[in-house]
Amino acid sequence: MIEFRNVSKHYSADVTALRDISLTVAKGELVFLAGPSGAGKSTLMKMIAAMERPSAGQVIVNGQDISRIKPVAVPFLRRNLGLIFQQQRLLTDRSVLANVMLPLLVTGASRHQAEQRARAALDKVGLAERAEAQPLALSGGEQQRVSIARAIVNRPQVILADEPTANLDRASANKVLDTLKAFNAAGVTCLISSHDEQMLDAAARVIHLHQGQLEGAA
Ligand SMILES: Nc1ncnc2c1ncn2[C@@H]1O[C@H](COP(=O)(O)OP(=O)(O)OP(=O)(O)O)[C@@H](O)[C@H]1O
Repeated sequence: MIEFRNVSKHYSADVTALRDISLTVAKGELVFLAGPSGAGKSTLMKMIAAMERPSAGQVIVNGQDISRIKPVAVPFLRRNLGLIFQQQRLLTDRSVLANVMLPLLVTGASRHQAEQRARAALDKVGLAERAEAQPLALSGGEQQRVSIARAIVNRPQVILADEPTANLDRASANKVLDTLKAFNAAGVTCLISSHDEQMLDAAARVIHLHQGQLEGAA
């Protein structure tokens, strides 16, 4: 489903974020991407969503080589991906429900349909009761679960979650991870990054990145 073939990324002559990465993530897998700050986790995730291009090598998503994807094809690629990135914060000037409806409205759903599906997504992350709340009235963990609802509302095949538990206390972090795992159990491929070794699930596959390189076999 996701394959990296000898992928390197140089942001500049002296900044190499990834070096010769080869790995495969199968459909339905739950994979943790671990490594200290600066190891290249975000860069690796961004490449799957064509937010960054490899300097060398190929990135294959769903059989398509996206290393040189045309800009016009990027929205089609992203339609199959649920993205939970730190840069994509919730909009604080509208309700939780409106935030989750947004991806549906931009892809042409009617308001009625968008609202129904957004409410169902909020129900899945355990926040049906908070639909009318403003995002800032929610705890950090709840806000992160709203981000998950927004990411899955288009029913993506893959969830990419970059540090979804950063800045959360252990109990909230576990709840966020449990929510992601529930989607994985329902068949969604999940790639979750964390610099916090304690957040890694002993039962799941863990890929360790260090200074842009894989540690051990992937
Ligand atoms: N847009 C960019 N331009 C230049 N350098 C970048 C850019 N993005 C990342 N880098 C550099 O690439 C390296 C890897 O960064 P990346 O964000 O992928 O690591 P990370 O493991 O996700 O770290 P963090 O957990 O701190 O986000 C770092 O040295 C970083 O400074």
